[in-house]
Formats: sequence, structure tokens, C-alpha cells
Amino acid sequence: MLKVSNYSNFILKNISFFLNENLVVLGENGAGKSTLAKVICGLIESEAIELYEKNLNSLSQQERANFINYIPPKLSIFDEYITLKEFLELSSINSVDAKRLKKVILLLNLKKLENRYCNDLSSGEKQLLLLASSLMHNAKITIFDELTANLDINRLKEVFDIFKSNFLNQKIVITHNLDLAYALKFKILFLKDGKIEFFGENEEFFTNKNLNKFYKNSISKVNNHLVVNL
Ligand SMILES: Nc1ncnc2c1ncn2[C@@H]1O[C@H](COP(=O)(O)OP(=O)(O)OP(=O)(O)O)[C@@H](O)[C@H]1O
Repeated sequence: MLKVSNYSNFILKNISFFLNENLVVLGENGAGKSTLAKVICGLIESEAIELYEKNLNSLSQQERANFINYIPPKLSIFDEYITLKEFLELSSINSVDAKRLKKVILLLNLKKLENRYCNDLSSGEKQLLLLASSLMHNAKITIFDELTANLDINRLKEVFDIFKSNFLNQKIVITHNLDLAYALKFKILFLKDGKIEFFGENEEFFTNKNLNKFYKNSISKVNNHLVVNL
């Protein structure tokens, strides 16, 4: 459960919403999506965020980690010799759940990579590692910031299936991939120039009227499929 109350800074303007379910955040480059994510998870300090009816600022580090996890677009590694498996072990908040670790590695087909140095992974493999680490962390709310940008189509389907499953509790997915946003059927928040232009149900957002409003004539819906007009 997330509540944002009347938050503004030099990028975001009067942001307020309440969320008890999954969400997709859309908007053009520079609209303020990552900034919003950083405010929600406390990387940018504010008084505006309530998680499960508690102000974010009143939470201890441990409580924060239990409540919210932000997965950035790119993996940052501080130890060049850390392996994928070691990284996942360090992603647990509490002691490592060996059963869950095994399950996560199997689920994401990471077995053959488990002893590889994280630094040597491809960009898509690094994104899968970020997803796996979020599954190990298992916060009540997980924010994914452009997780799928470098994934091939089979991997994208695997990530989609995990987003749709109950493996994680509440998910906030920031993406430019409208096919993914449409297929997920999560609620939509659309940002423009730091303001919320739309907050509502998926079916309501993905109508030709709204697609025309938010994306001009660059995308339309035909027979329940999105078609990009290049
Ligand atoms: N630390 C910063 N200092 C100054 N400006 C910043 C900072 N971080 C972000 N901005 C600016 O704020 C605006 C919003 O950035 P943000 O990263 O939130 O956008 P976004 O919607 O996530 O964009 P994208 O889809 O391109 O990732 C941009 O114009 C960006 O240049």
C-alpha cells in the first residue's frame, strides 16, 4: 500500500495518488518517471510518502528494506570479482533462504551463469540478475525501472510471466514498452512534464482516443493489438 501526498520538486508537480495494487508508469523521456521512483523509495528525501500507513521517514533501515525495493535500469557492481550467485546471496534482507535461491536460479534459467563474475555478464543477463535479486529481496513493493530494455523476446516473456505471477507482492513497472504495459493489464500512471496526466485502469488508458491523446498518431489499437505507425 502506497500513498503519495501532494509532492512537488523542480521536476515533479503536485503528485498525489493512492495505490494498493500493481502499476505501470508511462511517459516520454524526461517526464519524471525515474525521479518519481526515487522519491517513492526515499532516494530523494520527502515527507510525502506513506507505505502501509507509515511515513517513509519514520521507518528504520530494516523496515524500509522490507517495504520497498528500487531496481535501477543498470546494475552497479562495486566488487569486480563477485559472482552471480554471491550477488543473489547478498540480495536477501535476512539470512539467505537456500531453497528460494535455488528456485530463483531455476526460474530465470541462470544456472549456467551462477559462477560467472557479474561484471562479465551481457546487458540482458545483468537485467535478469537484477530481477533475480529483487525476487531474493522480496520487498512488499518492488519498483522496476526499465528492467526489460535489453531483453530478447523469450526473456521478455519470462519476465512478463514473473510480473504476472504472485512471486512478488506489489509491483511498479516503469517502461517504454507499450506492448508489455498493455499485456500486463496493471493500472496505468502516465506522466507528462512532471505531472500526472492519467491515473486509472489499463483498459481505459488503451483506447484509441487516449492513445491519440498521449502518443499523437504514432500508435493505435487494431483488433486488440497495438500497432506502431513508423
Ligand atoms: N540529478 C538531476 N539534476 C538535474 N536534473 C535532473 C536530475 N535527475 C533528472 N533530472 C532531469 O529531470 C527530468 C526527469 O528525469 P527522469 O530521469 O525522472 O525522467 P524519465 O521519465 O525517467 O526519463 P527516461 O524515460 O528518459 O528515463 C529530466 O529532464 C532530467 O534531465
